[in-house]
Amino acid sequence: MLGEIRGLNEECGVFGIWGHPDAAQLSYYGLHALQHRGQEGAGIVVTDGQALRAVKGEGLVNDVFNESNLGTAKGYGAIAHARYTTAGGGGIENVQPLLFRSSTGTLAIAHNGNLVNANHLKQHLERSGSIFQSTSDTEVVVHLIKKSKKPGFRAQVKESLSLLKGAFSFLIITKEGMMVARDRNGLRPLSLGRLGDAYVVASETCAFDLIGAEFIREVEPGELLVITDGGIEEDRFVEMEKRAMCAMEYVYFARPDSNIDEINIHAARKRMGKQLAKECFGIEADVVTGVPDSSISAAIGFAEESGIPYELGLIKNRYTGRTFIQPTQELRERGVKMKLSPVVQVVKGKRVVMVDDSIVRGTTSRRIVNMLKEAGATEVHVVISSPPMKNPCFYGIDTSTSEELIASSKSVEEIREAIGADTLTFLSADGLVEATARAFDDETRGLCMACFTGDYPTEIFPDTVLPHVKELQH
Ligand SMILES: O=P(O)(O)OC[C@H]1O[C@H](OP(=O)(O)OP(=O)(O)O)[C@H](O)[C@@H]1O
Ligand SMILES: NC(=O)CC[C@H](N)C(=O)O
Ligand code: SF4
Ligand SMILES: [Mg+2]
Repeated sequence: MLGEIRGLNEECGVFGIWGHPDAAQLSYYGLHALQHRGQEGAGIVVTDGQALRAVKGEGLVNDVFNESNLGTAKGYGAIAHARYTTAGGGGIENVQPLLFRSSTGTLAIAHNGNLVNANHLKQHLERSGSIFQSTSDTEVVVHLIKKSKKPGFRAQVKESLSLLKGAFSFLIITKEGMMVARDRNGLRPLSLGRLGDAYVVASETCAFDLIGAEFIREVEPGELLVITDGGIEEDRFVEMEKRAMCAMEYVYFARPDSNIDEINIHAARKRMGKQLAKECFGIEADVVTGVPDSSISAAIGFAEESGIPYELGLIKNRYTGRTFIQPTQELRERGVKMKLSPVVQVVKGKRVVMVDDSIVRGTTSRRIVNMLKEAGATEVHVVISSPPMKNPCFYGIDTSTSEELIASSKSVEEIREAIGADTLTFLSADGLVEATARAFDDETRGLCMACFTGDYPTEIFPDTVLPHVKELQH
């Protein structure tokens, strides 16, 4: 398996546009803005009203698209995807959008999230004759649509979506239009916008900013939007259930310039840092530093609240990118060194507060503490802008198995010892909820906090196996 040296892997980005003559080119820009959500594969499916054409491949957006393949992708409707695998492994057959041709019509689908009952549905579908082209969980939806006995395409899609459990932000495109759907808990982000007369949808609003589109609203949990040349129709396939927006989008995944439910990610992270400073009792230090890029916002907030000056104590090598090597623990450790370096003049002889957004296996924190101490820091106080991550995620994020999550078996004091920090403080769960400005008592604003609390917002099927665990089993 090819892999990246990363502690926490992201979870796909989707982009769609209907009603613009440069649909494929704008999708390409949209995917650039969403590149941080998935680096394993990228694709665009475009339609001119006559046919659907796909351009896709493994790797980064810039590796997959070029003047020649984008130049031939003409049309006024397109859906696009940047992938990080959560189900079914890598390989070109799983790169999205997935395109299906049949005598009754051609469609393509793009998915952010992970279906927890995909294996269950797949067994059922295979028993009744379905043959799957990919090993992706996403393909299940298309077979459900094809098998539906409901009259009309929209009714078939609605019935199929209502059978799914787990996380999904889906885009479906046909020659006639684009459908947009979000799971009943709204686990993954999805926004609707406008660019002139065209409608656009994207996992994150930063994609709208890049193409100059205007944000209209979030796609609601349980909602199905049908966008055609005639305009937009608002429908739903289920009622919204308890809202459970992924808390880790605010902590780590989303880009700081994106807004989710009109809450800016940078501002939320800053509040996490401020809250963390309030929860840290009696730390005396000379400088605060963040781990670029993801914890900079939280570190700024921490510095502001504590009055300890913010400094550039660590710099990131921007060119490390993907490393095509086995993601063994040993290589992950070396990877942290390739990615980050201490600024000796800043940390030498100083008591340093090091702010990071999360601890998964503990590799990053341990390496950075060591690096800062080698660079002459006299004390290193590690503060983390999320609670201890004790449980795996089944909704589209590779947060490892429970055994690999350091906080699942170790206490805070044991983790502190393992990473070699002088003190270690995690943000409290209540502090995180407060910082995101999403009140739990409001049913429409709740968060998923399952990786911290173990309280999963959906049923978890016994055969929901994390992808990398499956690969290890083979
Ligand atoms: O405890 P660990 O297993 O090391 O994982 C935790 C780290 O993983 C993430 O960073 P990552 O290195 O994935 O990428 P980033 O550069 O986007 O922060 C996160 O920001 C933490 O720094
Ligand atoms: N990370 C994601 O959202 C991935 C989407 C889909 N489950 C896949 O495996 O490709
Ligand atoms: S379990 Fe954690 S990472 Fe997964 S959706 Fe919930 S909050 Fe997000
Ligand atoms: Mg990091």
